[in-house]
Amino acid sequence: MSLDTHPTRRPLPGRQVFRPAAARGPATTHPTGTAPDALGPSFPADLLDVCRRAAAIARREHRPVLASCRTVAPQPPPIDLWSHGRTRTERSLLWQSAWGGDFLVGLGTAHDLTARGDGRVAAVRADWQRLSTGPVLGGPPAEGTSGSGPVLVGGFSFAPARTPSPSAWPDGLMWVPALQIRGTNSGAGGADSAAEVRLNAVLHPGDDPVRTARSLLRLAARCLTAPPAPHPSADAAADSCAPAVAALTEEVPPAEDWKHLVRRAVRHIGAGGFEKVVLAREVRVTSTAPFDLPVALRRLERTHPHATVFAVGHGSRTFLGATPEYLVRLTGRSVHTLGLAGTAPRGATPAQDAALARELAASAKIRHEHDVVVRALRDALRDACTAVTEAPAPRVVQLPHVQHLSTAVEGRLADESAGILDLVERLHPTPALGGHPRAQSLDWLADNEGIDRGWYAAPVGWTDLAGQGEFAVAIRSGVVDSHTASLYAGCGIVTGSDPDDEYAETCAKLRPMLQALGIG
Ligand SMILES: C=C(O[C@H]1C=CC=C(C(=O)O)[C@@H]1O)C(=O)O
Repeated sequence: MSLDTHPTRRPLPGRQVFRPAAARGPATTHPTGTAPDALGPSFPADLLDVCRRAAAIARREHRPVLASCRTVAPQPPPIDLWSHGRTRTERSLLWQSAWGGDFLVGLGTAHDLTARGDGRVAAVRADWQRLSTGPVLGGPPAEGTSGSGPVLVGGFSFAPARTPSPSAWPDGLMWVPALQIRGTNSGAGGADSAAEVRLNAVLHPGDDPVRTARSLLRLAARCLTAPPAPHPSADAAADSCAPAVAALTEEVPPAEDWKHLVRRAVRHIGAGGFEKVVLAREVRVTSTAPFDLPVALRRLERTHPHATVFAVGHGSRTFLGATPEYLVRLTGRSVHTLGLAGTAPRGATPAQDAALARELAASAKIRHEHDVVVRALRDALRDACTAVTEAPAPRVVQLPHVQHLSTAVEGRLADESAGILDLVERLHPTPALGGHPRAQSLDWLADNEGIDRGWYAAPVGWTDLAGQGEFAVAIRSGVVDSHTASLYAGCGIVTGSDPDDEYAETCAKLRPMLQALGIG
């Protein structure tokens, strides 16, 4: 057994006052609109040129054309950037990747790709293939390839809605952010770090490129000009894990009912219905004050430095979390997936902690729960990849409240024309979130679980023009809407699962989000 943590994200910079413009001067009026100076003097003209070229192609070829203009500018920490921008746009994404410290902030939308039903990933993939063909790019060229052009961001629901409702999270929603900022959390301390800034648009036949460029510059001015200095208590609030709000919580289903469901799942396994199912529950929280999302995200970032911290703002609601699990990452042709399943609590002392880790690695029941996932990943990759390999034995990964068994499974994508969305379609949901066999366990969940998972336990991430990207499994997460929040956690049920233990495990998995929201 090896004891390990997740790959290390580079150290995070401290809190800083937002000063987006390199020149630190007031916004300047350009022929095409008002642009923050930080984007550089030639940016408005470059943007207009890109939009004009795209509009000409759209007219000539009678198709929508993706246009993207790039620059590099100093930017504040991603959570500050997202927090400021999200209140000025209908749609936003914050993505702080667990790998290498890269971040992505997407604000506003240039184009939505939506899809419903079982074929939702395939439908979005086909639309992205069409849209990302023949883009018009401008500004100084980027170094490297992964994510260096305009990206498509968003996610999918765990399962297609049985009865579509306007309040449900969409089955599939990915979009090209109108304003896209990518960079690395460099640990540069007080200084803003340079990030790639892109303004993206999709021009249709007949669109006026001047209007498009102007409205993009207005968006950049709204989102990149300095917000009021953060309240001095913001840092202290993020540092403290003390409960900050009074809140009422409701368990869905109630605790005893959920434990009863665990018993039923175990009986169903005994009767040969399936081998494993991952049963989730929801905790609804109503607070006396609106939840402070920037503080919640800073807490998650500090308490979970090795997780992917994400937030998707959609209208008045935000889906956020800090997930230790990724579904798939594609870099060049290298495919990385992760089997994360099997859980033990953390110990109160180092000795107890180590004993729990040893028990976790030695438990036949947990090993079975874990191996089902690794087997499914391996089988799914074998159909799409060459050189499929997996770690010889699971590692124990330690998080603040729980420890997990973790096995990386990797391969080389065989089909040159395939991209990460092909892999998302193949892999989701793994038995770490659904069950095994897939169809039987998902049917049982749809009939019995009794909650709408929305985007919990589902793929959330991004892809670029080359089809590379990252998709996390959105666990340790919840949806916040002003004073209310719905938080989710689940656990794998196999032969021998004990309802009280499983319930306690979900409580531990809910703690990061509860603490982030200041509930305890
Ligand atoms: C379904 C969740 O966790 C999954 C990931 C790691 C370990 C798990 C487990 O041991 O049951 C679950 O498969 C969740 O956190 O809501």
